[in-house]
Order: sequence, then structure tokens, then C-alpha cells
Amino acid sequence: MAAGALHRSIRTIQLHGCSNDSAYTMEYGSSSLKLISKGFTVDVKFLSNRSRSFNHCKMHVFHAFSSHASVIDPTLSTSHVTTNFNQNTSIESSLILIRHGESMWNERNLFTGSVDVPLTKRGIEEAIEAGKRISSIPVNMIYTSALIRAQMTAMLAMTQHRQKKIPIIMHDESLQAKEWTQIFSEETIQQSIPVITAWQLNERIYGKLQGLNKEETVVRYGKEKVHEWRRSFDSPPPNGESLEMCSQRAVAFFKENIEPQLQNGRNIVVAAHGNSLRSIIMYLEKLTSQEVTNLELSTGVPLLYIYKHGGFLKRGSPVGPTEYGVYAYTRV
Ligand SMILES: O=C(O)[C@H](O)COP(=O)(O)O
Repeated sequence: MAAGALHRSIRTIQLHGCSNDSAYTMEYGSSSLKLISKGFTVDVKFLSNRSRSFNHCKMHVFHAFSSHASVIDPTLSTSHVTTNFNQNTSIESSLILIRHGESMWNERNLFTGSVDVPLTKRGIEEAIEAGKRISSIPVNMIYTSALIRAQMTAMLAMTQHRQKKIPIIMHDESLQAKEWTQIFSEETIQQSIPVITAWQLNERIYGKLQGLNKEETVVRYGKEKVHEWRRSFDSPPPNGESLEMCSQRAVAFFKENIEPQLQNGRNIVVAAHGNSLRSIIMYLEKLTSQEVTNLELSTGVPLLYIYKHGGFLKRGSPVGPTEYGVYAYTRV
């Protein structure tokens, strides 16, 4: 197995030359495992139960975007891997969080939640401005929610980036989608940035408030009640998600998918929403459920964190494309 070579197209790899090592196969008798390659983690999933023999088994690759994948130590379990990377104190990477620009329902002051609403012209401009602010910070991967306002924000921001790489949405929804979206030029791959979309980063579900005007809702239910629904940690709006419920999916996704990439030195942009980002910031900054009630995020303002020594240092919001501007910060 250690001598095995990985030959890959972007989304599918074929593992060659690995022995029919039943002990190994038994050890990973689940549906997925992680392989570690230079600089990043490759999550793989068996395509079918029948192909669990490692002899020429086909696997699906998530988040791999390099042609130099190689198996370093197949005997490491996922938890060992995480521990090892945490101990590597020299790794420093950046995490940029951006709440989407103004949406058409933000403009009308309507509760939006899971409803998929596009940006306004102002939102488009905010996304472009956000892109200028982060244009000097290297970006290796982008994560967005499954909602168009976050995806538009990420894409528009990247039009300003100095790397001039092309953000490309990864389509994992079916085997066919993966096949159809393969790229066959290594050079083109190197000029691309993978964009992973995840429903777990969606805005919290606002339930029966979705589509209601925020001011009218205050008149109807009272200021205190509406404030509790909007900002408390654990009171869900009718039929909706509390921040706590939203955090259970958003922070779990962050820990399982984004944090390992940062641990491997990848620089990440996350374009998401007021409340999914509030829950992630709560985790990054170890805020209490009381402290998070005061956390407000503006639309289209990027926030920079440096991942270092296994922890997150808040750098605030980059104010411009110069080196100075990147590390100066505004109060948000
Ligand atoms: O979903 C919404 O309406 C907004 O994007 C966030 O709303 P909030 O400020 O009420 O949490």
C-alpha cells in the first residue's frame, strides 16, 4: 500500500499497485477514510461496498486539487492525523469569513433564512469591495453555502483577486455530475480554486418568519420577543432554527471540513450568512452564549483570522489591497 501511486482525474482516483492487504481492508471496514498528501488531506469514500479490496479500488476524492497526491502513512487513523497536524506549530494559514452582500430581501427588510434570494446592485458592489480588501491574501479553497447570495459574493469577490485564479464550483451531487465536470488539463487545474458548496453553511432557517417584514414582526410580536428570536443563542423562531441549532450543523461542518484544510496550510475563504458565520465565530473566538448575542455582522465585510499554533488569531477586517492594508484592521 505504501508504495501505491495515486493516479487521479480531479474527482475520481484509481489506486494502483496496492497489495490485496486484507488486514488493511479490515482496518478500514467503513465507507470512508482519509489519506494525507503533501500539504492537504484527501478525503476518500468507497464507491461501492464490493470494491473494498484495495486492489485497484475506485474511490471518490473530496477536496483534492493537486496532481501530486501520495499516500504517506496509510496506517494512520483520522484522529491520529488530526493530532499530528495540530502538533505542527509552524503551519500558518488564513481564514477569511465574508457575510454575503446585501440581498434583495435585506433591502426590503424581510426575514430571509433559507429562502434563496440574489444580491442587489449594492450587494454586488459590496462583494466587489470585499474582494479588493482581500485581494492580496492568498486563497487556496473557497467554501460557500448552497444559497445564491453567498455564492455570488464569493465569485464577485474573486474577480478582484491578484492571483487571477478561476473559482470553480465542485459538483458532488451525483457521480454523473462529477464525471461531467472533470477537467483534463493539469495547467488549468493549477489556475483554478475549488469552490465547495455546503448546505450546512446556509443561513439559519427562520421558519414562519421567512418573508415577513422585520419591523412589522416587531409590531406584531413585540420588540423583546423578536430580538430574542434574532439574537438569543437557544430560542428558535416558530418552526425555525435557534443559533444553537444552526451552530450544530455549521460548526460541525467547519470542524470536519474546513479546519483540517487550515491545519494543512490551505488558505480559505468562507462566504456564508449572518447566523451561520456568527456560530462559527462563536466557536473560533470561544464566545459564551451570552457574548454571542451582541455579535452583529455587516453584509459584505470580510473578517480575517490567522490559524497558527492550533488556534485562531483575529485580525479584524482587511481594509485594502496593499500589504499594509491587509494587516491593518477596522472595528466591525
Ligand atoms: O435571514 C435573514 O433575514 C438575515 O440574513 C439575517 O437576519 P437577522 O439579522 O435577523 O439574523
